[in-house]
Amino acid sequence: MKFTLGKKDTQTKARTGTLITDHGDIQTPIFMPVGTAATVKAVHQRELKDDIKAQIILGNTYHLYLRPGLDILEKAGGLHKFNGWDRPILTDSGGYQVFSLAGTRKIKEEGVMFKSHIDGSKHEFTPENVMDIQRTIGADIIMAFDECTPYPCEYGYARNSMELTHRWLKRCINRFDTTEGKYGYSQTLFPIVQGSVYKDLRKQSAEFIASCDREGNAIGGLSVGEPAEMMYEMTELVTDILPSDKPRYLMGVGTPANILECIALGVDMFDCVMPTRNARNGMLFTSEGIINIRNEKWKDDFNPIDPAIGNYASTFYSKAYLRHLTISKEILAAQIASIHNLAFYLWLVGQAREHILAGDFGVWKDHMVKKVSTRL
Ligand SMILES: CNc1nc2c(CC[C@H]3O[C@H](OC)[C@H](OC)[C@@H](OC)[C@@H]3OC)c3nc(N)[nH]c(=O)c3cc2[nH]1
Repeated sequence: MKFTLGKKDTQTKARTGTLITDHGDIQTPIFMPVGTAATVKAVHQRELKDDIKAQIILGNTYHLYLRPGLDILEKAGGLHKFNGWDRPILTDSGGYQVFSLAGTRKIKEEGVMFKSHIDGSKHEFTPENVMDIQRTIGADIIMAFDECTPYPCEYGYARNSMELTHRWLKRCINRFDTTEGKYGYSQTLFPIVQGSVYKDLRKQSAEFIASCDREGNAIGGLSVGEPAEMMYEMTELVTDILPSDKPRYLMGVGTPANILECIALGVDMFDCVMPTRNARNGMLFTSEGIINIRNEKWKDDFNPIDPAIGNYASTFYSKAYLRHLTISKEILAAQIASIHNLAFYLWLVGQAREHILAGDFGVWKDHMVKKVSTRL
């Protein structure tokens, strides 16, 4: 994988870039739709490509390992062949999911024991086997096995956890660098900065991750309940240390406003479940602000959902119609709202890229942060 920097903004730390992978190029800043169990919920691959203009989607090691399982994925020739998404894929390493889904807190030096949330079967993730698992899934970008520290957590816990994550990273690198991809294309490993919300730990972790000199770097341990100001402070501290010629991925972020603020702090890649999860609850992000489509006020609003972002679903369907579908719990509601929200997120980062190139990102960002946060 290669990353070429494009234009650096003069008023902020925002920049454009291009990530070149064996499954295609990614223009940054970029938002990556979450595709947990080999699917971006309620959305066809064709819609992801043509309507949403997604350039890279996520997969989830924890979920895919449990179901459909590695044997099926390997027989299929990897995740790209299995779900038919032939563009880039990134998978998380499973640590976060084990902590959040399987409710496991049994963390040892060796790795993490957990019970499947599906059938209660016992499993263990170690730095070594999650590298092998992600080799088999076949994502273009794979994440190191780490512990995402909860918020809040004691300084001592954060320090010990960060040091464990660093020891696990060395084991991930040793395993990854001594194994090959299984399907004839290259994969790359991103390490993850931890350190919770403690400045000295964040600095130490960012310096250690930078010293590993990998092709891209992730910022973890944020968007876990801390105040946004704290997220921004830790993000800025870390992006000032991570190498500027490598892509920076801020995990689990965030609202449209969070994403714009963090692009201004030098972040290139984002993922978040909000556009898809909130869509299923009738919460729409639009270029004019946030809409709760269940609200009575949209009952006879026959205007399109959001024609400004120029995709099919947001232009063809009215607010009144989507409200009707949503309160009627129609399947089509989840489909339209998911396509719209994801198209909005891709439109927003695309606009950010255009304004960085045009040289007016700072002013545009301040205006848009207010607009996208307005409750309509
Ligand atoms: C929300 N705030 C949030 N999410 C963090 C994720 C998970 C990202 C993950 O978040 C969902 O899994 C639960 C998504 O599935 C629903 C995954 O997409 C497949 C996504 O994988 C990249 C983190 N992952 C790791 N490995 N390390 C982290 O420190 C970390 C921090 C996060 N903050």
